[in-house]
Amino acid sequence: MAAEREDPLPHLNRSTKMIEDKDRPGFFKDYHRAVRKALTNDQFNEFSKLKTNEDRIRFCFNLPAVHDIDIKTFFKGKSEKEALEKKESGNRCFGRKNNLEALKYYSQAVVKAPVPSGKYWKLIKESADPKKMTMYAICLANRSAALYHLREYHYCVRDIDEALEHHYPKPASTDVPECYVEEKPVIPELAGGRNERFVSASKKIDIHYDNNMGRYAVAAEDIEPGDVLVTEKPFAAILNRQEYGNHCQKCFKTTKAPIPCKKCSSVLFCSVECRQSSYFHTVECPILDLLVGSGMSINCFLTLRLVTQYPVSYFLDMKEKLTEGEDLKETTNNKDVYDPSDFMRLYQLVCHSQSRTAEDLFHRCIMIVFLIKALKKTKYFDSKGTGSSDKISDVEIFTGTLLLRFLQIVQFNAHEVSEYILMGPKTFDGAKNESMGAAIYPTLALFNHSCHSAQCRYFSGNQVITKAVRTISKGEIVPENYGQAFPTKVKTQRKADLADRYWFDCNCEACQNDWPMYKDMDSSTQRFKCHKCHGPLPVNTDQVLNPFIKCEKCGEQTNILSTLKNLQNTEQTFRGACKEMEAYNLEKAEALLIENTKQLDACLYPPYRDYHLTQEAYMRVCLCQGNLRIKLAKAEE
Ligand SMILES: C[S@@+](CC[C@H](N)C(=O)[O-])C[C@H]1O[C@@H](n2cnc3c(N)ncnc32)[C@H](O)[C@@H]1O
Repeated sequence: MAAEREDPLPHLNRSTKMIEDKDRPGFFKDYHRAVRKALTNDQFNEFSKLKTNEDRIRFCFNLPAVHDIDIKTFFKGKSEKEALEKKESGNRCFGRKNNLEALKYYSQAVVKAPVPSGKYWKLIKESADPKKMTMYAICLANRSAALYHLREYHYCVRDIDEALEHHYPKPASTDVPECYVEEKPVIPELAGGRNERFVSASKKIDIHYDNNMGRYAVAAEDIEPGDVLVTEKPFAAILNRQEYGNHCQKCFKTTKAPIPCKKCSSVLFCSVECRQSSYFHTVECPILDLLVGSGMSINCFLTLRLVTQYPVSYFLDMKEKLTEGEDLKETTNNKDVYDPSDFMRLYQLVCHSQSRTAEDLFHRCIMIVFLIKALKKTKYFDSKGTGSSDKISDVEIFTGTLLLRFLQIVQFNAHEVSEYILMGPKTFDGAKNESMGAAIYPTLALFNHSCHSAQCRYFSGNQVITKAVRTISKGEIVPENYGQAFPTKVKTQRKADLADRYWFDCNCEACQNDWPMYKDMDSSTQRFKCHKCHGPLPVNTDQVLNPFIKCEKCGEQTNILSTLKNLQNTEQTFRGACKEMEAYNLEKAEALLIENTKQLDACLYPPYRDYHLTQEAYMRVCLCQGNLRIKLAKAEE
């Protein structure tokens, strides 16, 4: 018996993290290993020499081992029986006037009830016989009654409409009180107005380019703390699997009375409109549980969504324009409007294709082969596919080529979408920011990273909003933070994580000057600002005898007594802000924290504790202005 070849995959950690979900492993891992193991050295060398994504996909699809997998549609369907059981549980709660519990069961019944469609549906509509009311309509009608008693009139009316639409007999009079308008996070105005070119950004932002850093944002005017810098809808967004039952698949809003997919019982929508405009789900529906079972990462889901949200004809119409190279300079050379819904903007996000190893590309290609095989089981390719699982048409190859590029783009440009969880109404105690999905924002993706945060992000549904958390002077870089902040992580670890995930060596001011972490900040040594040139004046405030400090840069003396007095005021302002936060007066807290940051920015250079406490508090206040969920203690539920 020939000795088994050595496992060729021990060094795949980084790539694996991006492609496979480390918390929920699935069958893809074994599939990839098996295909890789079956590859001879000569075949791998041949793959390494391929120059285009198209050739790579074609090569991988022709490997016999990739077809040693049986791809079947696999999703959670409807069940009249389960719907009936849930509805009856709901009825019992409703009878006991426990409307909240009834709502929960009725919602489960609505999701499980088959939604009539096609020929059967037409027959019911024509016969208009109340005895043939569908289970779906009955469950909706029952839920509307619970919603009515919960004074959720907006949802109540909506359920009645949907029940009527699905053959519930019209009542003699719809005795429904005035509509209740749901409170939604407000999208604030951009600071200084909308940028004429980068339409999702404020006028205070410009985008520059250089060979080392690619594109990055710069302050076109002075930016103040609290300025709204970006408000942007995603080009594509994907919910975490665990959130399918809590949020709308399309817009990520939470809903008390979800509208289900007409075919499966896995996903929910907040409204009939969101369901109708989710073309992607009509494609993904039959393979959703298959994809989940594969253990692919959220990045791979997002990659697939970039394709499934449009019919294949949308991409074919642009085929001529889609060259494989990367042209980052184009964004600054070309002065056309940067519209984040323009596919070409998405297509030109950074993917570092030239720096990839053959192993990385091979791993990605096998994921794409799997995705194409899964898409072949849906209506996506229709007559443009081969209809056979081990043959591939030109349109399928083209789609695979796009997917391979998207998988690389997603690695560097996706943002986590989050919601802020309060552990009780109007209290910050124990509050935490939790991930609910991922999205691509083509304008925000142009911002480079600094470990010293300059803006905070929060979300309304899946729309992102960013606000400045410190003063940024005209001409300075306006950075984003890629999840590596200096107050909470040591430099070596931050740099290693950024290099691993985003492929650059961070040289921000916090890294260059090795700023201490929050726990190590020494409050006695401060860097004051020279009143003339603003250069730093390092002072040990415990030992200062003479308040006149000479600037090493310009030679001017600065009297730091007035600064020390201002700093005392900022302590008071901060305490005031904390009191407003305790009382959950968000507007007042925000105003005080902005005021405090401005004062501190005028006096001292970071890093120091008060500054970061102020920024931290301000970020928490901002998070409350976006997606917010209140978790009640079990006894209160
Ligand atoms: C989300 S993109 C940012 C925009 C990107 N510069 C571009 O031109 O599209 C992330 C990529 O930008 C680059 N980048 C981000 N922050 C950087 C920094 N501080 N220094 C150098 N390069 C950075 C890295 O190449 C990283 O993979």
